[in-house]
Amino acid sequence: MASLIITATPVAGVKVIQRVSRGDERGSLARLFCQKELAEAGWHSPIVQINHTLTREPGMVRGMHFQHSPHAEMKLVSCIRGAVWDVALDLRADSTTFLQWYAHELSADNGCALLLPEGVAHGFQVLQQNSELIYCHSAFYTPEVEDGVHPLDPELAIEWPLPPHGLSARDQQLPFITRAFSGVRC
Ligand SMILES: Cc1cn([C@H]2C[C@H](O)[C@@H](COP(=O)(O)OP(=O)(O)O[C@H]3O[C@H](C)C(=O)[C@H](O)[C@H]3O)O2)c(=O)[nH]c1=O
Repeated sequence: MASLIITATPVAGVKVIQRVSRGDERGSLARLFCQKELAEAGWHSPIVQINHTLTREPGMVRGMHFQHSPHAEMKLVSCIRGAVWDVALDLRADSTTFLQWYAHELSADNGCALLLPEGVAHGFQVLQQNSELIYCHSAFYTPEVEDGVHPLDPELAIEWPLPPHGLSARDQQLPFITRAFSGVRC
């Protein structure tokens, strides 16, 4: 019996992963990751790092981050406390959905996660106080090839449910997409 239900999104390769919660009188059990089940969703490499973020205030935004090849990474982003508006932005030069974004509410209650292929930037906005995310990464954190685009870029027009605030100094300096941007290759 499946422990993860996979649903495609309008952005190529980005999937919503719904955790099946198995409850009893003590509480519940759900699986965060399964290589076998997520192979169907396109997860093709071992997890090499798992990160955890706590973001305190509703409205705070982190992103839009990605890593360049050869350290381009798949991410599985799961919310284990609170709720976030999770955004995937397709930066792949050869993608049919280049520069398109997709957002999904992830929460501890709805048990949803978002799977992002390599070349898709990730960001999120906190919807509830003290929201926590778990990230499974298929590539090691490599600052030399880390990059990003501005989450408030008017050309991308990403919809944020709340007035964005609390961007890090780094995120505030991220570039807007220009006409010269031809995408990333993974
Ligand atoms: C990602 C990462 C960061 N760091 C260090 C670098 C900084 O000193 C500090 C915070 O990093 P950063 O400001 O990049 O963290 P966020 O802004 O939360 O970015 C994260 O959230 C966005 C939305 C993502 O999708 C990325 O996976 C992730 O970068 O942790 C590490 O030491 N290891 C790591 O793996």
